[in-house]
Amino acid sequence: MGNGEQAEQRVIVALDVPDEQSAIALIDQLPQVSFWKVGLELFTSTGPKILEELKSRQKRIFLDLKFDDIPNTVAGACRSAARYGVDLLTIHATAGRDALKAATEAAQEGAAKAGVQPPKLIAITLLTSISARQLAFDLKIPLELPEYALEMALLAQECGLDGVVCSPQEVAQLRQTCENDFLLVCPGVRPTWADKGDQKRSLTPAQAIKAGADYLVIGRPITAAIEPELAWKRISEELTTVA
Ligand SMILES: O=C(O)c1cc(=O)[nH]c(=O)n1[C@@H]1O[C@H](COP(=O)(O)O)[C@@H](O)[C@H]1O
Repeated sequence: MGNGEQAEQRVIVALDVPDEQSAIALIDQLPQVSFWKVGLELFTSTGPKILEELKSRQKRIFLDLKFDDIPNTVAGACRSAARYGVDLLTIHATAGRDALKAATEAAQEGAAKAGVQPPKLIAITLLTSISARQLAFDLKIPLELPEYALEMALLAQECGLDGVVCSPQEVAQLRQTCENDFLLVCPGVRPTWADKGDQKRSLTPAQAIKAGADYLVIGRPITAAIEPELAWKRISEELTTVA
């Protein structure tokens, strides 16, 4: 996955909208988008129905439910989610070694039982909305932020996960250290013309791809734009400079 694809196909658009109707309106408004992310807001609202809508349009799906619980519970959640036949699925690295291993096995089992391809299971290293200051003062983590993100990525790799979600600011370091086929998925991506909002560790789409990201996750710069098609076009054009 990732590097062999055209730059535009490496953008996953976050469908962070409240209901099925708004989601379908956006999917149909942006037919060039081949990869969509369904996250907590939309999945809580619609349940798996939205996944069927995306599949009927031959879209790839990142089901981002960020599981974080005890091993037995995350394993059950991954087993259930894998049955939907999605492409990517998330868990927090902070769930810990036992939970990450159990989740990996359960995702394989769930997919095999349903007769679908298993999802690539990827771990959140550190949310892109957390700054170095918050990591130290609020979360009381005594490591430098890049070192913490790397430790979480190495833990995920050791536990057999397919990759991680990381900020574009850490992706170059992770690309150097992790195995070549380890997926690096970067949210917190902001073109120069977009608001940062709650994202703390961003880079532009071109910078993130150059730094080694396999996929970019972009939401509001496209979905909250007055003209989402234009925002998508500008991002695609920016990415042709690094293709
Ligand atoms: O797992 C994610 O996708 C994720 C992890 C993370 O660390 N930061 C992060 O922003 N995300 C998601 O990526 C998307 C970013 O959206 P925008 O900030 O609107 O571009 C949202 O759907 C977030 O849930």
